[in-house]
Amino acid sequence: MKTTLSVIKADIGSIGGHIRPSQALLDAVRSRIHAHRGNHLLIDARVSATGDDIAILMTHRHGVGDPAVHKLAWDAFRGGTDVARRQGLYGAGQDLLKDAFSGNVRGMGPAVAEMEFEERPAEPFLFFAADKTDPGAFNLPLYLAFADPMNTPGLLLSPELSQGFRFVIMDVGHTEGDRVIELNAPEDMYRIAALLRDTERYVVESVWSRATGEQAVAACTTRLHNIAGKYTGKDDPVMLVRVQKNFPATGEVLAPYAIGALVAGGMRGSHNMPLMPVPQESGVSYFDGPPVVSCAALCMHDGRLTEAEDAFAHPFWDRVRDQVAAKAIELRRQGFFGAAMLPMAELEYTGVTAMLAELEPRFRLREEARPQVAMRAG
Ligand SMILES: O=C(COP(=O)(O)O)[C@@H](O)[C@H](O)[C@H](O)COP(=O)(O)O
Repeated sequence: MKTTLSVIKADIGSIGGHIRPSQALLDAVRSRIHAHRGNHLLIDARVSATGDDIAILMTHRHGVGDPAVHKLAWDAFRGGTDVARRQGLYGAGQDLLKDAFSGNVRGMGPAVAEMEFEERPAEPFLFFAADKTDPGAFNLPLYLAFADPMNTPGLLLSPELSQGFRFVIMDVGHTEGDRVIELNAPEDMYRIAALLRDTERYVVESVWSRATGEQAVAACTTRLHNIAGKYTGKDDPVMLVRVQKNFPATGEVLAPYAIGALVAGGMRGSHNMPLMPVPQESGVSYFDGPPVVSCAALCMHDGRLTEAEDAFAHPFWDRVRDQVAAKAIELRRQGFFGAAMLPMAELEYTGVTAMLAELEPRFRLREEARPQVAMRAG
């Protein structure tokens, strides 16, 4: 019998700005979801926060995109939004972009990652949640974990892993809508790299073992401004990664987060900032960031979840956090100049564009301008 792992995440209100949800809000969502654990809909569930986002992790038998499971999460977020409004939280209901539920939360604001599979006798997996960044933040860690033996020795040492992985990559910037391409590592490594280097255009949707055909990764690809048509908060992605045996080991999947790679996000969703691995339930702070990622490591059996190990709470990551903080401060020293701020097309607020539009008529061609300068000089 197959089990489905679903994670649905939304930002529905925060204390003190876009920092973290209140305890009352988290409790409200949690109690609504926990009431369904073990009933006909859910086998198990776990509710957590990262930055100002609340994520609902659920196990069930209803497959990917199930309307009843999605509605349960939607209703929990709607109920939570009432609490957020009563408490005067900032951005109450921010990610709930549609009024009426229409069968699936995809395209309605919340981020989703789901996969359905036959459980292995032991089923270890990782649940990642990131805040103040977008789905491209997972491009480099996934490339390193599933395609690069410099990061993942298993690609050399394990006969199953050395058969490689299939990447399903989504083009989220195409004018006619989202489209996907499938590429195989290692043969297509340069092609995979050529796409994934462009983190705002191409993002990993899923990764599959070529040895067994099993799905290893399900990642969220939602771009909120593609839905709302304007900035309504960064896309703050979630991701599920199955680990060990025919998949990379937990440590191989976690290792790339020690880089503190620069990702799109931070203040007003419009900067390049290093990604900081943090314990779950961490808020954000410096410059509305830095962008953060948490990871809960769990096992499950017949859909029932163990307690979670908070992977980035280990003391090792304190050192990484210090380095990421130093990198963030260093980058912020150049303010809005050059690589510190995102390119024009990726800016999440329209102020600069409006300013440039207003200046446009005041530009004169150099040839036209020259005589006036000359006249003033004479
Ligand atoms: O990126 C941000 C919020 O992202 P989020 O909603 O948490 O995904 C923040 O930096 C805000 O853009 C910033 O605090 C300004 O917020 P507003 O005053 O425009 O709401």
